Amino acid sequence: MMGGGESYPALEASLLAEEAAARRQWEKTYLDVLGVCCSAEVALVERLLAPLDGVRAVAVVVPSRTVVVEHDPAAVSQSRIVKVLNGAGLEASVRAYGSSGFIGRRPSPYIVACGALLLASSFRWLLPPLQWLALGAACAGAPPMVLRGLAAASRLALDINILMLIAVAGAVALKDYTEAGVIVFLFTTAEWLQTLACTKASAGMSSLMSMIPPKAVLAETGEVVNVRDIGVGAVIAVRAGEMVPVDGVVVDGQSEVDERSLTGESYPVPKQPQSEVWAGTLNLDGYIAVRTMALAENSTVAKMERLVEEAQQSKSKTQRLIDSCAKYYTPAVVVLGAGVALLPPLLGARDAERWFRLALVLLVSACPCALVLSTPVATFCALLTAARMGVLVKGGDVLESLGEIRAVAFDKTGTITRGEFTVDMFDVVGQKVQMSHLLYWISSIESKSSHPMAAALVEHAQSKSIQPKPECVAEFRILPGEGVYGEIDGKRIYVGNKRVLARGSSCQTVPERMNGLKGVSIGYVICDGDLVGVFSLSDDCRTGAAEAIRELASMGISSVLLTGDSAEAAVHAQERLGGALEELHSELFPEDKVRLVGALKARAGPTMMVGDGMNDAPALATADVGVSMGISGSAAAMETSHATLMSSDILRVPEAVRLGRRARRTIAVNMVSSVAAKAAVLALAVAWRPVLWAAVLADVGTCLLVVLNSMLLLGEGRGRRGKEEACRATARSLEMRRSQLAAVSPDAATKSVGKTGGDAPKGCHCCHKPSRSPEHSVAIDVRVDEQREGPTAATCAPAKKVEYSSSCVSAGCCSP
Ligand SMILES: Nc1ncnc2c1ncn2[C@@H]1O[C@H](COP(=O)(O)OP(=O)(O)OP(=O)(O)O)[C@@H](O)[C@H]1O
Ligand SMILES: [Mg+2]
Ligand SMILES: [Zn+2]
Repeated sequence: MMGGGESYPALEASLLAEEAAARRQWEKTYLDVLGVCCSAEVALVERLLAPLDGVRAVAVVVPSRTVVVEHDPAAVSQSRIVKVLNGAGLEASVRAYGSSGFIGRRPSPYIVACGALLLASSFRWLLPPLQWLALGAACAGAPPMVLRGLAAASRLALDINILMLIAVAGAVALKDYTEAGVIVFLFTTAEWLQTLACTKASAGMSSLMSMIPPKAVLAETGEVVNVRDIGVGAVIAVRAGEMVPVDGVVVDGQSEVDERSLTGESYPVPKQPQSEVWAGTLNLDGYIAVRTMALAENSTVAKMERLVEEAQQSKSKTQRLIDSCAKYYTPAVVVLGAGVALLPPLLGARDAERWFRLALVLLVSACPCALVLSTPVATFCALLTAARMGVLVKGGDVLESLGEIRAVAFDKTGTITRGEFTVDMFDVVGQKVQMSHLLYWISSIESKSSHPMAAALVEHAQSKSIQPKPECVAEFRILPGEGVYGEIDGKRIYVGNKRVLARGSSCQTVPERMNGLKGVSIGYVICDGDLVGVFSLSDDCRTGAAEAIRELASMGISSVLLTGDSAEAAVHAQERLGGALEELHSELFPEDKVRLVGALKARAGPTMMVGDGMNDAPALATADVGVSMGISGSAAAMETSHATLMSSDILRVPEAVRLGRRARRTIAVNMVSSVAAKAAVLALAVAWRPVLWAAVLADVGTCLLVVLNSMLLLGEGRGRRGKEEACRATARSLEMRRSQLAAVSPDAATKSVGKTGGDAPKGCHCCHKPSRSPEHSVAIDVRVDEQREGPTAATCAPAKKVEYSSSCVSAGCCSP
């Protein structure tokens, strides 16, 4: 980056420091830190590492016991960081790149020694001096606890280690050595088991951590360069089996790419020139040259990674409440404990030992470990599951809101429908202009717009061998909810819906033949005040849209449609969905969408908005949960939304809501059971006899249960997908073969990519993959109701004839 090495004696110290900071190469180190248990250690870790020179940021992820340090390896090495942490007894180690943390970890020698001595001491009925071994057991297991306790105490923090040590000391003072040994053993073993349980979570986390290679190969020179130094527009080579290092567009070659890291589904996605590829996805089987579209640090996967990390650190409402109480809580408990131990004997109570034990039980039971863990572990697991199924949720709060959703507002174009328009009709009106001119003007203006309709119009012109020249467009404006305006060759041109007609033209008579058209979006072209062209566009419903809405309905959630498109187009979509939507609102401006979402919130309760376009962004922000569609959706929508569907699969919407509900339930169960366990032990102690080891068991046991219960969330949402994934995989490679076929004979390609028309839904009924060319599909005459099997089988409109792609039938996932 900068020319280092020279010295600048004339420069001021501050400048030097600035330059040093700029020269720094920041790197992220992931550490497994076993000693991180509650939020008490978070502050400890931060206070230990933050003051080190060369450390820029420290993040502690409690549930997976991971510490992420962003540092300059030249100033502070990994081993130094590990040493500092271990100095406080935190048992830190550097996680190897891509390794999955704690797998196969054995118990520490302290635990083994403690357990062995305790076992030996149990033979004291044979040989009474053996009871001293129990004391030995307590001492053998204690060192990590002591180290951590000391580190906490030196920062005036009272943590679980100190509470446990007080209990151990108390038991020793009562000459109950076995009890002391048992406490240490239970505590350390539970900690270890908890760590094992976290294995799964941390494995998931590292699979999420991008595996972007640090180097890339320039296609032209073959030079190997650092990914960070690649600018936008460079062409890099990606061979089979390699990760794509930067977001970009394929300029040469063909391949299949596994986008699992982004979409959560692993099946090969065919790529050819013009296809977009994303960093962190795996190039499976061919060579591709990629022109970069973003700097490495701005690639989608890097943004995603940052989001997931931030989400883990951002605390949810529930957690903030617990944390703010914890500050006053622990000192209060210590005072109370001292009172219970000292006051009754001072007031003349006879059984001083009993009161002392009761105080110890109180102290141990007061440890809020399980309660403190109840929210973050569950949130973490749920966020991880969400990310793995291709839903990027920006934080625990969003997750909690997801579970409360009562109504969903869907945008139409690009959300319910694919947003891949085909031009059905394109006509010149009047004698004023020629078709070729019209196409040239429109495509040039539209190539500046990112609306899905624009892409279709540009493509249409290109198919008529007319190349757009965006550089010839003098003035360009987007008219929200209407269309676009541009000046080209001195002409003032409007393209858009009938609002544009009212705006730009004096004559407002719509050509006769446009009136009878159903289910299409109609567009008008106005040139210098005259209507000169009309066109109609159509778009298909996304597969799974109807099913998603029905699933939401079965969960008691109502769905409405909010669209900027015409009423006819909205009604048509509703028909294709089999009337699943409860309300349709059409011809909306962006601010209308905001208003309607607000109204829905007031009427139905917590509301979700799902959308993809720029015109959806304000509504997404207004909703309780705004969900944006896909990595290829508009950037504005993705920025303002609270969650993003990476794979544009609308079925993820009900899945995400279900996950949110499960997470809320899990948190509630965690909190209730951790409080209940403590209450039970205290009641037992007061009513019968204070049993110290039972209190410890209840404490560490509930911690473990809370973790395990939260882990159940990790399995959520995967089962149903397995079968489908296999099916889609075969369908995908089918698609690939078809596109290869298309490359050989372009004629067949245009035919096979043509739009689906008619009433019968086309495509494999099982995997929703289009199977339009007859040689790839078999048509089977069955009634839809009879073969509908579970909620996965549904298309936009029910029909008699259902197609299966032949590969699916042979793969055995469709059973006609
Ligand atoms: N670039 C464009 N070219 C032609 N027509 C356009 C363009 N942009 C918008 N329009 C017209 O304006 C209408 C409203 O656009 P808007 O972006 O508000 O909604 P939409 O994206 O079509 O629908 P939805 O809100 O369901 O996503 C469109 O239906 C279309 O008729
Ligand atoms: Mg839209
Ligand atoms: Zn605890």
